[in-house]
Amino acid sequence: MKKIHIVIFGIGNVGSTLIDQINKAKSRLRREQSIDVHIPIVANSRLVFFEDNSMTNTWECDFSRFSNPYQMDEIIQYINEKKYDHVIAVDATASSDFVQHYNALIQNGFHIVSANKIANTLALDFYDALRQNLKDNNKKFLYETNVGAGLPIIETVRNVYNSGDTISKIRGVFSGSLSYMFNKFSSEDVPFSEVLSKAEALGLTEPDAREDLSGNDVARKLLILARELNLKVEFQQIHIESLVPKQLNGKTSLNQFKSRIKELDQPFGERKLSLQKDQVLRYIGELNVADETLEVKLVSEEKESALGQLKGSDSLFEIFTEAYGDQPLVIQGAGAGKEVTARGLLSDIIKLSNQLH
Ligand SMILES: NC(=O)C1=CN([C@@H]2O[C@H](COP(=O)(O)OP(=O)(O)OC[C@H]3O[C@@H](n4cnc5c(N)ncnc54)[C@H](O)[C@@H]3O)[C@@H](O)[C@H]2O)C=CC1
Ligand SMILES: N[C@@H](CC=O)C(=O)O
Repeated sequence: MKKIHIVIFGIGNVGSTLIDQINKAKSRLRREQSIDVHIPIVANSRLVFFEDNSMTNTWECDFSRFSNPYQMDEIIQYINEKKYDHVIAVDATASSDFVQHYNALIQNGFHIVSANKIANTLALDFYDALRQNLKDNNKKFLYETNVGAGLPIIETVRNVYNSGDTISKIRGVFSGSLSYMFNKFSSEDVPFSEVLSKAEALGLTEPDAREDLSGNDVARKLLILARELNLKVEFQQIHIESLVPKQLNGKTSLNQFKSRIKELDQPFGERKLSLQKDQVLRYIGELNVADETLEVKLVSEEKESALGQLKGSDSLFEIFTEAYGDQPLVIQGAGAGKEVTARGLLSDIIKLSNQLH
């Protein structure tokens, strides 16, 4: 039996769903894969709970009663003292501060599984140094959920690339939340602010939905795929059409933005009015490999086209390669949501566990 200790950072939509999924999968994993998964530590942005304090309540109850403020050093020290064989830090935050701890975690024996896209989209210096650190310490970093949530996008792109096929273009609807919003907004008579609130309530958006609306989240996914193809590109090179009106941009606090989302209704209403009868709005990403251009924009699509027909929070990725010719390899399915994303993290945890000896 291989014992895997998992430290979970971030217990919002995705992190808390992951804990529930692990708890449900535990006995099957022991029985079928000889993997014994254990969660000794759970943390959010301010508080940590160590299992030694457990009163065997539900984890939520233990966390709310026995958690304390923490510094990362305490967590690292706790893990070091336990001398566990295999430890995985799961990053289910959207924090740019948290990724600054990755290198220390790796040097202290942690593998990393992450839903957070930040570490893979900082400057190339950071990106390359992280990979060197992983190599030097013989540690793994899995992040399939960075693109397409639970969909197997990164692995597929990597497999195609490693097989020697030439990828010329990747194009599609990369954002599950924006897919949901534009599907609903294009087909129903509802103000945009209402569909945005619904997407937030469903846990489809980033913690700050402006990360989706500004195009940053889609741009990050494009950049992650570009770097998988060994392109040395930086975030600043991406052409992004932001959908956040100037008066609601990053200089406004998140709470101010939330109280003013009705200001989105007019610009989006006008954009909808400009559509022809058989068109819908779609927010797309496009990576052209040969000329290394990355573009994120809102387009009008024919309802009957592949992108126009998308439903719910579906994402769609078209991967154009030499071998596939004019008909791209297509991957479609829910591109956001806590259940599918947590499943993707669990799948990475199991994949990683199977590689450990
Ligand atoms: N919701 C979705 O459909 C998908 C989400 N993701 C990614 O998953 C991550 C989490 O998303 P959600 O669960 O929806 O967000 P959320 O806002 O519901 O939860 C975020 C959690 O992170 C914690 N946190 C923030 N800073 C922290 C820090 N420095 N240390 C420890 N914990 C910290 C917060 O306290 C909170 O518990 C994000 O990076 C998002 O991009 C990826 C694919 C799909
Ligand atoms: N906010 C993101 C969540 C997954 O990365 C999206 O909408 O796609």
